[in-house]
Amino acid sequence: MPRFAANLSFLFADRALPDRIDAARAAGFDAVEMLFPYEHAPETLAEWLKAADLELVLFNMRPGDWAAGERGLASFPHRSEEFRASVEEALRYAQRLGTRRLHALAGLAQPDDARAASAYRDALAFACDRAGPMGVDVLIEPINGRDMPGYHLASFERAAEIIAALGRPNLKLQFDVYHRQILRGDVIRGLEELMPLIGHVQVASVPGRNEPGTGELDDFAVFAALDRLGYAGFVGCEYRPLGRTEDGLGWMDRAAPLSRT
Ligand SMILES: O=C(O)C(=O)[C@@H](O)CO
Ligand SMILES: [Mg+2]
Repeated sequence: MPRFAANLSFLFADRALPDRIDAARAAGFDAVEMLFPYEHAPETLAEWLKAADLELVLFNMRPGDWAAGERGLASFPHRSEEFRASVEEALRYAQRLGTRRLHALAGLAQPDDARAASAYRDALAFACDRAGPMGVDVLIEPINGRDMPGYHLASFERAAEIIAALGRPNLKLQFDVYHRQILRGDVIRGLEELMPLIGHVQVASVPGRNEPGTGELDDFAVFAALDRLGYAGFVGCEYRPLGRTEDGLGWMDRAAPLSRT
């Protein structure tokens, strides 16, 4: 079964970050991911993670003003300096924390806006060229318009086209099963077709975005497909627990009965 990473922006969210880290380890995770690490110095985060023997496998570059509704910078031609600074900052964190995957949020711009599309490609090329020599992948994630109305990258086909067009080996697809099911369905066929492009997978039930196994999809069949396809990366648990996180982790025993100690 795949290796699961607890998303610390979603799971154990009723406590402070150091306690979330400890809770993830106590729950049997070896790896974690988060949306944004920037409230804490990378040295502090590194200490907390080391003490819990956890790997931070993914986080996002700064998205602009998240609280004000911004959802990324990469598709705004007039904010390319800010985007580039966010790449450098994320790489500093990644180097200190040993993180090999960074998600670049596209921002809220119409998918058919040609200037936004061109800025997005330029931004991704810059990020990949900076990250490549450091052994870091840059990820792009199609996000459904119900959760994020107006998001620039809302199509798996378009993500695949961008990855092909840019020709950067470290530009990869973040395949979030939840967004895929809402945007497109056909999840297992999507994994089969897109596997060579996939750098990270995330999971949550549909439509509630809760624990795997609580929605319309057979998430366990999806995990089995990842195994069958030889997926060697992580599956981020990016879901909103229905109750206390610990009380809802029974799905992990069903998914990977031998992996929790
Ligand atoms: O919303 C998601 O899905 C994510 O993976 C986030 O990183 C986007 O902010
Ligand atoms: Mg996601």
